[in-house]
Amino acid sequence: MQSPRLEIANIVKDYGGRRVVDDVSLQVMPGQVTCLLGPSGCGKSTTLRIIAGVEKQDRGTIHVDGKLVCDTVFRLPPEARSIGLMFQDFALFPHLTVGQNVAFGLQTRDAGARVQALLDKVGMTRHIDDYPHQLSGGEQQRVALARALAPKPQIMLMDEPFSGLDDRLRDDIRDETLAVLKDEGTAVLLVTHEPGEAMRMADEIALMRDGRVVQQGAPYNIYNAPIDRAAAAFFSDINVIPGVVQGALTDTPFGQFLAPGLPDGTEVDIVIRPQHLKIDFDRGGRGPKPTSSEGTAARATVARARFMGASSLVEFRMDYDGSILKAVVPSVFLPKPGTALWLMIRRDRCFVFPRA
Ligand SMILES: Nc1ncnc2c1ncn2[C@@H]1O[C@H](COP(=O)(O)OP(=O)(O)OP(=O)(O)O)[C@@H](O)[C@H]1O
Repeated sequence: MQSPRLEIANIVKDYGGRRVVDDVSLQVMPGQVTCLLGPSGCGKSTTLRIIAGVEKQDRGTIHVDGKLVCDTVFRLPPEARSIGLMFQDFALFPHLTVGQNVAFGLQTRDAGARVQALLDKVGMTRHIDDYPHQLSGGEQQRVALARALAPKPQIMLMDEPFSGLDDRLRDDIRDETLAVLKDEGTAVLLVTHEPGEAMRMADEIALMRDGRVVQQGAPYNIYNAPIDRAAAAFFSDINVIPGVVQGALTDTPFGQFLAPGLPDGTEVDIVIRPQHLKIDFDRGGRGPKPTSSEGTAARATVARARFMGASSLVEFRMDYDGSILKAVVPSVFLPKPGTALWLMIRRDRCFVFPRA
């Protein structure tokens, strides 16, 4: 079993009597990318600044490769932590060339070779003698990555590093950055408020809310087994069917759902992602209730259909109770309002949460 490269335990930070980081514990394994994901103001950047050493925690410990970096008594200064930093407003030194920027923190005799190798990796070799103002935003970002990696940090902390880039460029730079980081074997802690970015970059996601890590796991698990309604809603639009538990079951348009362990009378939300509602195209809403491996069925009529580009969003009015459920269908599917169809849902794709 590998030991974590970075381990933070029970970190607490208050500002003016308000708890901003509330007992946060995290591990990042060597060569892995962990994303600290959460809405604005939830304490992500503060956590990162504490790890970097530019902010002091009120409680908790930080270890790198098993060695204590800081607790509330002992503190290694930021420059002694073997931690690289990359922030959105990274500033390259304007009076230094690309090559000099990357070499800046290097005192070794083979600095030239290291600079060359890194510029190769980020595809910026031909710009080695250019100055930052001669580069595009994406090119500057590549140089900033090379500069941060030059001293071979054991850990890279990145705070919304791609948010200054436009959409198309951002996807490319993300993928390239990930490839370089993996190649270097660096452990990465990346802060972002964008679920899409976290899903794309992370081996592990730590979902943060109000200063706490509320759920941690691989992107697939966090997406498919969210801990509560808010965690589900953070990753996609959701449908919510309200229900009340009776005999460990609750009624829905799709029949009864299990609500294990919840006492009678508990109000619950049944959460369904729109992409998990399947349409039974074959039957066109006719005939008796279909039974299939696709799950359980309910009949509905189309209320509205909109083309979204890669997919279509269809709103259905459920025969059962007149409620509206949204389905996302790949490609083009734009049935007329009033069209009757059978909808299918797999029970294991639905989440039942007690109402908050
Ligand atoms: N130096 C400070 N003094 C007082 N309050 C602060 C300080 N730094 C941050 N805060 C507060 O702590 C809370 C968490 O801030 P933080 O920057 O860690 O959040 P975040 O999740 O990174 O948000 P964002 O994505 O907007 O940067 C915010 O309410 C912020 O106003």
